[in-house]
Parts: sequence; C-alpha cells; structure tokens
Amino acid sequence: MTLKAGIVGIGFIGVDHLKRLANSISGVEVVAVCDNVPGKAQKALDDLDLKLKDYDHFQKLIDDPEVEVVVITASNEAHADIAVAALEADKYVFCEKPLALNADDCQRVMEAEQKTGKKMLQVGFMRRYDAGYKRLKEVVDNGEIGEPLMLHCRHYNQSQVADYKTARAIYETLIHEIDVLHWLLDDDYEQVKVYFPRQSSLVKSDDGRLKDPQVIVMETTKGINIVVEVFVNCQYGYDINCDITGETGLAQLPNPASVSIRKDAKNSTDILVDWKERFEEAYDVEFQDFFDRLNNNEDPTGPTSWDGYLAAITADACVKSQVSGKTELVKGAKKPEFYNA
Ligand SMILES: NC(=O)c1ccc[n+]([C@@H]2O[C@H](COP(=O)([O-])OP(=O)(O)OC[C@H]3O[C@@H](n4cnc5c(N)ncnc54)[C@H](O)[C@@H]3O)[C@@H](O)[C@H]2O)c1
Ligand SMILES: O[C@H]1[C@H](O)[C@@H](O)[C@H](O)[C@@H](O)[C@H]1O
Repeated sequence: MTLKAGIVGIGFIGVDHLKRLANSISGVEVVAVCDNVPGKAQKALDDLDLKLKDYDHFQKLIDDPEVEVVVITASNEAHADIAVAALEADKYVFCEKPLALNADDCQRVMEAEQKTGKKMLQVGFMRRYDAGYKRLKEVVDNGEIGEPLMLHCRHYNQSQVADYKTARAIYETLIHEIDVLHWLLDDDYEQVKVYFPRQSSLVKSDDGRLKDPQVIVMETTKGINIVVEVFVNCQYGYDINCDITGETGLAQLPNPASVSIRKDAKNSTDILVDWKERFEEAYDVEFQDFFDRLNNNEDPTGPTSWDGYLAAITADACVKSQVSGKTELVKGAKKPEFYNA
C-alpha cells in the first residue's frame, strides 16, 4: 500500500523531509506541499524537479481528499493549529517537535486525537530511532551499568538564527533531551532548575538578549539527576553527548563514526556541523517505521501526543525557572486512558 502525504512548512527540515519521503521512504507518496511564504514551496519543488500540488494555506492541503497523512514541518508556533485541523479532518499526522509551544496547546491536540477514537499522531522526536541512543537504552534496560544514578549531557549547536531566544533553547533544543531521556530512563521529571553560567561574548542575537549557554538540571521521580548543557552558538560544531553513570558502570552515547587522521603531529577526527547529517539515519528509520505501521493498519508506536505533552510541561517548568531563578516543579494532568493502550 502507498499512503499519500502532504507536507506543511517547506523550510530547512521541510525540504529535507520532502527529499526523504520522495526518494528514500517506501509506502508513501508526497502529493502536496504548503508554505505560507508565497513562492517558497514552489522554489523547493523546482530545485528538486518535483511536480506536486502547492497550497498557500494548510487548511487547503488538509481539505485535499487525496491527502491521507499531514507532515508538519512548519515553525513551532504553527504546529498545534495545523495538527488539530488535520485530526479534525481525520487525517494521520506526523508533527515535527515540539508538538506545541505550551501544555494547553498540547491538550488541544490530544483532545482532537482522542475524538478520532484512534492513535493518529506521531511526534518527530527522532533520537529514539538513533542507533546510539537505542543501544544506550538496551544497556540501561539490561542492567549492564546497574541502576542509573546521574546523567551528563551536552546539546551544542554550531550557531543559531539571529532571532533565537532564551526560551527557544528550551522548547526547541533541550526538548530533544527532555523526550529522549524520559524514554531512555522510563521515568518522568519532577523538578527542574536552569542556571546561566558565564555568557559567551560571541553570541549574536537580534535583540542582544539571548542567554547562551544554559545549564539545565532535571530531577526525575526516581531521584536521578540530569545535567544538560545547552549551548546554541558553540562555534565549533554540532555536538550531542550523553553520559549515564550507573551503580556499576558508565555508559556513553557513541559519537558518529569518523576516521581519525594522524598528521603534522596531531591526531584528529571530524565533528559534524548540523543535525541533518548527525541524525540522517534516525529520520529515515523514524519515517519508515511510521509509514510501515500505518500501511499495516497498525497504530504508530513512536512518540505520542502524550509524550509531546510531557515534554511541553517540562519545558514550561524550565522556562519558568529561567525567569524565577528557582527550582520549579513539573506539573501536569493525569495520563488519559487512551494513551495507556
Ligand atoms: N527533529 C529535528 O531534529 C528537527 C530539526 C530541524 C527542525 N525541526 C523542527 O521543524 C520545524 C521547522 O524547522 P526549520 O528549521 O525547518 O524552520 P524554518 O523556519 O526553516 O521552516 C519553517 C517553515 O514553515 C513555514 N511556515 C510557518 N508557519 C506556517 C504556516 N502556518 N503554514 C505553512 N507554512 C508555515 C515557514 O514559512 C518556513 O518556510 C520546527 O518546529 C523545528 O523545531 C526539527
Ligand atoms: O530545530 C533544531 C533541531 O531540533 C536540532 O536537532 C537541534 O539541535 C536545534 O537546536 C534545533 O534548533
């Protein structure tokens, strides 16, 4: 079977996913695209030599009877409205992270999904499909390092766009760790605190107010302490690390394979510069799994709207802590039965 998909938001990752779905993933045919900047989607289609329907509003794409799956790669603030509209039209949804910018909007998405009576949405938390993280999870689940006690993670971007904001480093960047560590440890967050160490003088932001780097400390219900350094203008590359210290050992997320070169009295290995290359395989695996399951009439088994909601309440607490300077509790609603099934 082949499902027909429409992609909303043809920016950096929209183009990347368009290429991926058009060329590498089986069981899906992209039939339509949409971007609210006039001419942007058409330019991408021309560059890729693709002839697809190009809508100027997401509702038109959703209303196209040919579109069965809506892939949301629009900017963060547009996700919730597009997801709700697609679910109300009974279309499957793949929504890039974050599901929404706050817990209330995630609730709206969950309500719309529950009204359809079945699981219809997967959130693009692709790290769960990365081979390194999957191996790390096996190590933890098999008890190879005993019970996890504390984690030290790094999420560094080489640079970010000039309108990046201090809160965005939480709901757009840290959000990956929030989700993947909750999955990895099979645990939820209880409280968080954000620290601002000495700030980099090299950070350029529109309003000069971006605080970078940040250190986020998260404590889980089992008492595991997690320290994540987020530095979105680190200059030297895209660097994702995760060390887990357990009762009997320490497990580290592997770095992407790179040939080490010994030359001129130096031994060097490459560091990647962006997420596209670092998680290329994970995006492929995540989409193939999503479309395989839908084509087999199975529910998607990836991150759910509930996972999107959990990430949002944790991000909300972190943003609150950025302002208050205090430890903030992660508070949320009870998990609906729908998401236990
Ligand atoms: N999973 C990942 O690793 C990953 C990587 C990159 C981006 N993302 C997510 O993907 C999304 C897009 O990121 P990006 O870097 O491509 O941003 P981008 O700004 O390059 O692209 C977003 C596009 O969406 C369009 N858009 C905004 N609102 C719209 C609307 N209402 N209807 C139609 N189009 C609309 C914009 O015009 C733009 O072309 C973000 O939510 C981001 O968090 C995820
Ligand atoms: O949208 C991107 C993407 O999610 C990357 O994986 C992350 O490293 C960036 O910080 C974020 O801006």
